Amino acid sequence: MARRTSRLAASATPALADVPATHDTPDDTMSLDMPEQLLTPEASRSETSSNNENASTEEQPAQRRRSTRVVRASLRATEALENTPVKKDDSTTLSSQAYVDSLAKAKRSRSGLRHSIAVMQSSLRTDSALPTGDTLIEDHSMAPDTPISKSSQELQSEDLNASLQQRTLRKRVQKALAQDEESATAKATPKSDSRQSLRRSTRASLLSKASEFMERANSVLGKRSRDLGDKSKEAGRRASLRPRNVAPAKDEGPAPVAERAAKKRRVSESDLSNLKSKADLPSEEPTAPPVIKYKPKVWLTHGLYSGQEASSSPPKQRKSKNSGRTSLDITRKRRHLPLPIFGGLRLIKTERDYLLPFDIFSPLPQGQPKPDEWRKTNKNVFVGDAASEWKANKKVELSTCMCDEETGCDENCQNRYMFYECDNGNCRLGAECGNRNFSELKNRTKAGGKYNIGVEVIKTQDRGYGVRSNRSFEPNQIIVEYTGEIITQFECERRMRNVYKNNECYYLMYFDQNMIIDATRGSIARFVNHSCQPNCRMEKWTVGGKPRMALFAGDRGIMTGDELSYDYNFDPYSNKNVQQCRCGAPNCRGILGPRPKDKDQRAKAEAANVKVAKTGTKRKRATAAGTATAQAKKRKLLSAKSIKVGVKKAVNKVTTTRGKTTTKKTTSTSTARGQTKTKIVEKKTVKLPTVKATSRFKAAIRAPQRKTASAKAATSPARKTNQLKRPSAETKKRILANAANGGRSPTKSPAKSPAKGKASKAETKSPRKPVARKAPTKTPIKAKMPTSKAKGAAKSPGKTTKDKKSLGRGVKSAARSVVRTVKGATK
Ligand SMILES: C[S@@+](CC[C@H](N)C(=O)[O-])C[C@H]1O[C@@H](n2cnc3c(N)ncnc32)[C@H](O)[C@@H]1O
Repeated sequence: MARRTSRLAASATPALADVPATHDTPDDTMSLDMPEQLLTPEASRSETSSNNENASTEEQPAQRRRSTRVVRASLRATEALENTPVKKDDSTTLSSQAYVDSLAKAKRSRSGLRHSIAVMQSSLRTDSALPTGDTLIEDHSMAPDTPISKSSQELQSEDLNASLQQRTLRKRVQKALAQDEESATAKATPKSDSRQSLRRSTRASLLSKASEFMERANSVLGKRSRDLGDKSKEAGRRASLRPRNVAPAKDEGPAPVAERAAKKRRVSESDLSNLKSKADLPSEEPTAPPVIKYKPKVWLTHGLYSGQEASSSPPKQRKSKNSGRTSLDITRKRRHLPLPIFGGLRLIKTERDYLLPFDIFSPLPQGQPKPDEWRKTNKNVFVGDAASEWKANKKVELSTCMCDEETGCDENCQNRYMFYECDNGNCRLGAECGNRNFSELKNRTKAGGKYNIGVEVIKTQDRGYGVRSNRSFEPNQIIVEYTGEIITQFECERRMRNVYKNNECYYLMYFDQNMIIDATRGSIARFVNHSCQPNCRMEKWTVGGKPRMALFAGDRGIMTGDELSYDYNFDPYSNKNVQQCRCGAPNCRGILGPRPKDKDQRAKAEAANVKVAKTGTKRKRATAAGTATAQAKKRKLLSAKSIKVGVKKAVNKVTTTRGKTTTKKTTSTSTARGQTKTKIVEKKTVKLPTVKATSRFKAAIRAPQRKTASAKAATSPARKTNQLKRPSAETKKRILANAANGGRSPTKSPAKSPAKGKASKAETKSPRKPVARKAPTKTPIKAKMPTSKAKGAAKSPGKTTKDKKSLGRGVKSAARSVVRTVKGATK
């Protein structure tokens, strides 16, 4: 290897030609004696452990290492030539000579190892003094200190020699070029700047090389890439991050340049696509627009505004016979909430109250306790004799609706007026019909869910449970049906006596045909409380021939969260059962029920409505009166005791007598809309004691039945007139005597009452029996107040035995009392 180095050096450096010939022989000898060391595992191992100087004493690695170090050691000879660069070039030759000399010495020496160590030490001492221009060579020579294999060391030494040779060549070329340039510039410039110009020319050559490389790179990139690359370099951020020194290193060959160009091309292409899209270059392919996927908006289906229709027309009913489809239609219609702005505008237009939707989705607090004892049923169930006693309403058959498509079944609909619901049997309008409330309710509740049902139980502060709305309701819209067990009055009394005797709340309501709805087991409507200023009303409708009760929204509608209430118009019958009202309305009556004066007003209104109903006047005309009567109809039975006591009282009145009296009860039904229907709903037969009365007595009793106001009729004027056609002489005398006294009766003044006045007229006509004449004047008065007097008349033996008429009066008054009690109970 050393030989090769020497040979290479000899061939490469012309300076070697100046070397004396005396060195040739030892060189040849050396070349023959150089041992060839092959790499074996042992050698490798030893080489690895050779770092430890104590570990190995073999010569071969030492020799090989020496061969490396010798070069360095030989450089010591160049110390003297440091200052002259020209001589420095000769150091290579000198070092070769020193190397040869050292080898010869080593050969001559028996202990070559010691010698080589000494050479190494000496070379280490001289390392620091080596010129900077050879630092690279020195670094290479220090490399064997690391644990490497022999082969790598050999390669390194070969590389070292090759690089040395290259450097030498390059230097020579540069020197030649510099000399050419120097000669060229020397002609143009003064000689004093020759050295400086040499340096500049060297730099200039470097710059020229760099520009050469750049040109090559640009030619690879192409024109456009070059331009864009330059632009992107100026503008792009990435370009600014790239190293600004574009000039390649001296040692860079064409391969690294190409690599860099490729890198640059990649960056340029990405930038190019952006620039292309900006410049809309026609030659480029159109890029597909980016697809942005938005998350679909989840609309609220229920909340504060749920239930508010967008149109002001009444909600449409079934569109087809398929109820399933109808319910779907309804849910589909209410799929999205109206936007508050439009809903608000509509609310303002219709002047309805509304809340700002700060909690639009769920304005109601959760977790309301449910009553444990409540057994629910959403249908009316006939219990006991009620089913057999029930008679279907034949009037429904006649309730054919005469409305047309234009008007629909609006307020003028005859069926609506009569509280008959239209159906496909009695109305041809179908979906256009607006008088199918219960059908709408059925479809709505069939859809299910809290918001379709629309009501829920709440616990009030001081009135037990109550009901509130989960949604809004239009004015007059049906809310919930009042259902329960349909029982007879007898069954009602039995329950009141036995089952509900300890109850505080009763859920009884007069229904129809003297039947009662007991909602103890019933719908949620039973929890609706009373209010003196209600927002709902209870109405009875005939649907398919059967009566049904339901709660309807009032004239102002219902908003989400409102507590529902209606006027019980409660008649407690007894002061014991009077309950304090806690509705909190400004016009609160203080008790659950009408005030006494309201009762009188209601009685008058009833009478007025009877006339209105007979003439067929529309409901609206008698709204106020109708409201009162409707309230009267929706009366609740508060206590069984009151009924019981009333019946007992009536029965006690006639304990001493026996007989049968048949009475008729007229009831009037009406609602807030003003319609009133009056009909005889009951023929109540009360067992009364048999009274052995003559036809005269009977006639005396019957007279006030026909017309109580005219006492003269009680005396049966026709007959009496017939009887008194010819007054007796006594009568004549008395009349004359009276006339002589100024027309005054000797016993009683006829001016005390109009009845008496009338009686006095009769007296004048029938002077035969004055007592009898007086009796009819009292009878109607007593009949009007059939209380203690009648009872006393019936019980008092003195009176009854004295006069059979008084007994008859007592029986009559007792019978009336019973009827009133029963009437009250049915109400
Ligand atoms: C049909 S229940 C109504 C539901 C009842 N709050 C409950 O807890 O079951 C009727 C009873 O409720 C009470 N009530 C209803 N409205 C009232 C009011 N405005 N003031 C006081 N109590 C009332 C009375 O005790 C009445 O007898």
